[in-house]
Amino acid sequence: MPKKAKILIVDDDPLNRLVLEKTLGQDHDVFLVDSGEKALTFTKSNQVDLIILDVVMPGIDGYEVLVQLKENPITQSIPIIFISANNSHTDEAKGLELGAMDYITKPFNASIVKVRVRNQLLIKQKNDLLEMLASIDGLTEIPNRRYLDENLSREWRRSKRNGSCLSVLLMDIDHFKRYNDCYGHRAGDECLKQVAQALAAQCERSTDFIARYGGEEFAAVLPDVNKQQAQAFAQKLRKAVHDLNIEHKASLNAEHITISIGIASMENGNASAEQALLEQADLGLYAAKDAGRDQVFAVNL
Ligand SMILES: Nc1nc2c(ncn2[C@@H]2O[C@H](COP(=O)(O)OP(=O)(O)OP(=O)(O)O)[C@@H](O)[C@H]2O)c(=O)[nH]1
Repeated sequence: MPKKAKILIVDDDPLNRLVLEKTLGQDHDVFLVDSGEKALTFTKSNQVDLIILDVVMPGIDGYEVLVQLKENPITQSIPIIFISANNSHTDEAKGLELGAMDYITKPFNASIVKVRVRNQLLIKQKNDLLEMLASIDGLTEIPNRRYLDENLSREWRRSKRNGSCLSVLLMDIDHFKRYNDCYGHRAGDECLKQVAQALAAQCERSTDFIARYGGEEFAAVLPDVNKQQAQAFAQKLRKAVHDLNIEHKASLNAEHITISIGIASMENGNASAEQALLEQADLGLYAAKDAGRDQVFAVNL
């Protein structure tokens, strides 16, 4: 059964809330709040797919709620439908200009509300799919560089704010040029795919991720992980690639595919920018290559 969409209804009038709940509750999971303040609090800790928002309410009005939701990267892409007794063209234009996806006037017709909600949910589904496709590397099917840049930046800011640890790993397949030269570019592609999948499969926490950094390089972002824990995780990644046991008879350091890994860990906010973490991890990677490859090297920040 497809998952039900989560819809938040924000209206200070209890009767309107009741009618909207009856109208939408059969097909969707409906949540009700009676003020703009409660809507902002609710969306901080709950993921919702669509918001139906009254305009005129005591406290902060619907327009202001919308502005605040659009300012927050976590809530900015939630579609919002205004529902209001203000039925002038000026009000409708203002709501749409602020970024609402639709504007319904009260008194409303239940069937029309249902259809308009369904339309917005379909658009949201398509947008989410496009967003997901734009973040996935076509060859290896793991997150791409774009995803890495966006999410590393967010995690760096979060760790800096909370004073928590953040570790970044950069890894590179050893003597991969020789692999391509020996087995051909198509076999090289297949090898990249297998290595990427094996690396990604080691991420057990939902906050960790591994992305293709470019060519035969990968990056891991590990929030709340210190240097020691990052070293243990890197050894696990190295072993996962060993265990694939992909023959590499042209390698100069082993008879199968291996990876080298550089680690940089931010502890107590001691990295000036997310870029610094990547640069330090890159230095670690060079050191691991220099030390003979198939190694892990952690750099002190
Ligand atoms: N098949 C395939 N090869 C790629 C892809 N992207 C990059 N490469 C190859 O990866 C190789 C990287 O070579 P180098 O940077 O010299 O590194 P290396 O041979 O792995 O040597 P070390 O890193 O020093 O161990 C090049 O031959 C690239 O053509 C890809 O998508 N598919």
